[in-house]
Amino acid sequence: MTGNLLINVENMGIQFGGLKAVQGVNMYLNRGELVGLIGPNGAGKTTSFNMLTGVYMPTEGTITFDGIKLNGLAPYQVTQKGISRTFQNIRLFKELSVLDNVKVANHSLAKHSMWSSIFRLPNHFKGEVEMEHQSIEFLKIFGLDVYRDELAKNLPYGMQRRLEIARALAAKPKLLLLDEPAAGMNPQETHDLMELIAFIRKEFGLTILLIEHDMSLVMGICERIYVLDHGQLIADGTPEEIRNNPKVIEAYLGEEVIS
Ligand SMILES: Nc1ncnc2c1ncn2[C@@H]1O[C@H](COP(=O)(O)OP(=O)(O)OP(=O)(O)O)[C@@H](O)[C@H]1O
Repeated sequence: MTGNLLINVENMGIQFGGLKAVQGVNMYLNRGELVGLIGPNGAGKTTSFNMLTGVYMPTEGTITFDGIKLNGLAPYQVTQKGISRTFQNIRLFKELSVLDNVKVANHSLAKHSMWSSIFRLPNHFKGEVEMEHQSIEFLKIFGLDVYRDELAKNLPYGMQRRLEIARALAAKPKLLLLDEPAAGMNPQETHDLMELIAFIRKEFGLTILLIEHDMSLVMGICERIYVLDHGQLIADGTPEEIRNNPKVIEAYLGEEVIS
């Protein structure tokens, strides 16, 4: 039993050659929390996501997820344990249809076995039908079902961002990591996205860690926020506490206004 604690990061750090890109990071997320990770450009946010998802192996510290140590696991193993992510630069299968993008993610969890697929046993068809049904349900939630047969590359930008989240969700994660989901969106799209994130959190009982430069989004939906600067955590607290924290204001001076 791991109680309410879903992920616990202790003293996490990584060094690239002589550069300590991230060091001494302690953070945790309780089940069901929606937490922000902010910081100026180059602060180490995406590098932290890369460590949490097995893309980079931390050179120091431990990451414990749902009672299991994640250090040393490959990205696909981390996904199987229940962590999914989206990327700062959208990564979709551009030449596949919208529906197939979601089905691919769903496939890793398929209940039917390799043998039933190879020999096309009844279980294979049952599994395929179930998966297609589930994938379409995901698309509906994201307002993407009207585009289901469209190639991913032909979707409007804001919809591609949504599809990335739908795909991450199709892997049925316990923890969803969103890397700048509102990047490049207009204010209306950002507002709709905020509502969608709040909705999926509730609907799927998800825990979410969100990197985002759009402060209105972060401050508007996160319960707690961690702030990184030059690879180190300089603050954590409620949006109100973060907004008034002198260290945070200083880190952001000349970058953007925290409003
Ligand atoms: N593979 C790598 N090799 C060398 N340095 C790296 C590598 N990955 C990241 N870094 C460095 O680590 C630091 C943190 O980068 P990171 O991309 O995590 O910042 P960030 O907070 O996500 O920034 P942004 O908001 O601009 O996306 C930067 O100095 C970056 O150049």
